Amino acid sequence: MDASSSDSKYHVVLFPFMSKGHTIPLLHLGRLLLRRPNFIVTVFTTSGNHSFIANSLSDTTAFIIDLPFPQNVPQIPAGVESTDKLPSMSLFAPFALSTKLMQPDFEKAIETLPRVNFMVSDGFLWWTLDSAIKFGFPRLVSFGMSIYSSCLCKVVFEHRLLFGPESDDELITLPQFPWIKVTRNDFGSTFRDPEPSGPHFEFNIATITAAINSYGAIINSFYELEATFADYWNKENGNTAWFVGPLCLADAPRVEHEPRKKPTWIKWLDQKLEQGRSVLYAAFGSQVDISPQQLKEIAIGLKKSKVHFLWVMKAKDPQFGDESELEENIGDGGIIVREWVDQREILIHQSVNGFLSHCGWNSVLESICAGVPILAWPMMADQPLNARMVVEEIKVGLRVKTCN
Ligand SMILES: O=c1ccn([C@@H]2O[C@H](COP(=O)(O)OP(=O)(O)O[C@H]3O[C@H](CO)[C@@H](O)[C@H](O)[C@H]3O)[C@@H](O)[C@H]2O)c(=O)[nH]1
Repeated sequence: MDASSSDSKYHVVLFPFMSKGHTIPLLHLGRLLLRRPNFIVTVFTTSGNHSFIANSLSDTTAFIIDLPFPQNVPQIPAGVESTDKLPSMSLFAPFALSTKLMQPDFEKAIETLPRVNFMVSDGFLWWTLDSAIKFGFPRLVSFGMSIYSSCLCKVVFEHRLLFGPESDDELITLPQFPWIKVTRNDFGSTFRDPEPSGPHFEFNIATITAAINSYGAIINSFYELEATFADYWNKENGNTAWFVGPLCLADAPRVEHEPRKKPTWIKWLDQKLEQGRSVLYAAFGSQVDISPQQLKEIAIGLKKSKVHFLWVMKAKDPQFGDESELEENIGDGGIIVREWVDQREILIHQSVNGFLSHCGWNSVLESICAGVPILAWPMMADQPLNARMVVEEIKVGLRVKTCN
């Protein structure tokens, strides 16, 4: 990048965390910023994540800088640079903590760039705040979560609300939001432990402390969707949260009209539309761990429901036993796709009238934007709280009943 020609420009650095659900909204943000005159956007990533980012921003003028991902990190297999490639999400803490080793290379690269006006970096990259302070530019944080979930986490953590109930599924009323009831099961293990310690807890404290000390937060949501919580957050926090979403609307889904070029699953949806059939879209995000037994039960459930369905599985999900077992389980009413799809292209397809979702926040927003009701089946992280929001707060979905 030519520093002299960029003096009069506004330079924004984006540094997404190496997970698709965290990266995608920041790339949309980059696209939005580049629509303004005189903006330069530089995206930091690693070489293993370069092609995903470069493809996504191929029609923009964003600069991409690859940093080497830390090598020989205990427990993390060589070559894994994104959470969707981790053999198990139980390795999340060592993976996320290892990113701090990128700090010297990050700072070396910043030294070579034109003056940075501000940076938006993922909350999980807590150490980027220290670099921003060192180089004298503001850091805004992005966690990729709803402000509803952030408020609920803040309230239960600060008021130690999870330690009263005897069982994990006992309902707890939140005094700050008395119409909301949560259970201990809605929260991750570090929230549930009265005396938390260990790498995951240290990581949480580091990310929260850095977020509090940052200039503000960028929220992938819109004020009207969660006004009560947006107001609460901005009243209770020292720094401001800006609601700039839904960021997925910054990038139209790439709908292919030429039949020859359409992905097979879109052709299948077209057929269902012609037949006047309604389709349930089932997908559980980019990183959740689902056991082979659970996958088989999902297949049986989908078949028994007699709905037509399109199920997008993560590439790393374990295979069923063999092809015949797979077909026996799903029958002829549905299809399974194991490729990376354009989820929004599926959600806006006229045949799709329901989304069986794990309630990752991007999926929730994309479904809301497409006007598709959600069948909420949360699995981890903020998903149980997102599911409560979908079902109980904004009432755009129903909850899947599960047995433990
Ligand atoms: O084949 C695919 C699979 C996924 N996606 C997209 O990938 C994103 C997935 O994001 P999300 O639905 O939020 O799920 P996760 O990947 O599970 O997201 C992680 O990040 C989210 C944002 O912080 C959290 O809410 C989730 O709990 C966390 O698991 C969405 O934009 C999808 O449209 C595709 O486009 N094609």
